[in-house]
Amino acid sequence: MLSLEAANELIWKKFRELPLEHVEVDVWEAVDRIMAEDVLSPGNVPEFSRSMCDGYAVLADNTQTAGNETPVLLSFLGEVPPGEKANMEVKEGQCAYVSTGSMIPAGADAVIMVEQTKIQENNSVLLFKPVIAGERIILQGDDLKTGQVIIKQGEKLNPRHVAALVAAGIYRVKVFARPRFAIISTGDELVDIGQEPAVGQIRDSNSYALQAFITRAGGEVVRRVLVKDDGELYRKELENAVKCADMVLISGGCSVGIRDFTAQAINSLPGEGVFIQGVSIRPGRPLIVGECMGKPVFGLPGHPIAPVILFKIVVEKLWHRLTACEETDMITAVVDFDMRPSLFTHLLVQLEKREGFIRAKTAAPENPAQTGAISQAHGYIWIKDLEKGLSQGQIADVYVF
Ligand SMILES: Nc1nc2c(c(=O)[nH]1)N[C@H]1C(S)=C(S)[C@@H](COP(=O)(O)OP(=O)(O)OC[C@H]3O[C@@H](n4cnc5c(N)ncnc54)[C@H](O)[C@@H]3O)O[C@H]1N2
Ligand code: MOO
Repeated sequence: MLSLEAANELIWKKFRELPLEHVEVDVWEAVDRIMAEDVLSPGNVPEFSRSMCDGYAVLADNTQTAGNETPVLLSFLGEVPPGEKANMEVKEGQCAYVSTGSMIPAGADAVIMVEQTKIQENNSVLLFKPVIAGERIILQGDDLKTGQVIIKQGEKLNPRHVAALVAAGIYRVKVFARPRFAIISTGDELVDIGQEPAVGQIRDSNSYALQAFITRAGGEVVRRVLVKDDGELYRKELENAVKCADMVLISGGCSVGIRDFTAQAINSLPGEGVFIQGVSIRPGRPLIVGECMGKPVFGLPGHPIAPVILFKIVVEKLWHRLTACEETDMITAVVDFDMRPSLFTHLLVQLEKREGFIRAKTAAPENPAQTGAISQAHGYIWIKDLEKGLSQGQIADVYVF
């Protein structure tokens, strides 16, 4: 059976040219969006040297002998109010009052804090401490230099980027348009929200879980339907979905039962049809991937942990590769349990900080059908070497949800 890596390579080969749109959005609205361009600072920030404190702009050389017993006397030139151009020049023996953020007047190369000075009546100021050149000055370009990269293509815009972008005068950025998803949930036993399940029925939780993960990944759901196990209905709904979305997710119907129509529906539409059926992972082994009318269609097995894990390791993976996004939320944790070798490749874990270390406890015993376990899990460990299992004390990467 195909490995996960091989399956992802096949998917990549097939869809690497999938057309992507860009949109321009306000910087502060672009949080978590993937950048479609590098953004460089168009100028120096600040554009002029500014004072870091309230005090006097001076020539550092003039202050070298200053001390409590030997204050230096400088003549007071005037004030540079914040927000105004400094139209004076500080010369030998002179000083000018500056507020925090004021422009440094020409000639001055340091600022002394007001607490280390005393104003005299005859328009002069006593200084009680020496300062060195550059002291308490934010130099031109100290914050951002012209051409400096603020954020790169493929990076997710984070609130931490916003101040620098706006300070550099960039208010709108180009990001990848949200990928449009259609979700088809399949199964005679399912009822939608708003309906009480009768005996033998369950609620369609997979659609909503997928919608939430899509939203987190920066995508949008443009169509969501629940279909009964009927081959013709499947086909019709898949056609509608493919027409309105960039990617289609089908939940359920992937196994080999008499009511599993996913592969058949994908193969009934124009396009290459199914090119992956089954991957050597658990949960999610009966994964189906196909191409209909140029669009990727993912058949995600119905047991609730499977669609969640597969969304992260296959669907979001494709979206990240298309946008050159390298971000994965991953942390290192100490494994806090022993797990004998099994068929499980992706194991939900709960994280807990104890004795200074982040520890991972298993959140789902070997049962892929637990929504409660998903809700308790902070992420999952990918067990690449099934022969080894996991042992207590081992260090593992945890992919965080
Ligand atoms: N004879 C075999 N049976 C099964 C195999 C197999 O290889 N041979 N594989 C098992 C594995 S592994 C999985 S995973 C499931 C995949 O099943 P399907 O994709 O066909 O999904 P369903 O049969 O429709 O549902 C499975 C399970 O999940 C529940 N479910 C389905 N949709 C939802 C939903 N939207 N929300 C909540 N729960 C859902 C459904 O009620 C079933 O209990 O097949 C195994 N069987
Ligand atoms: O692969 Mo299934 O997803 O074990 O439960």
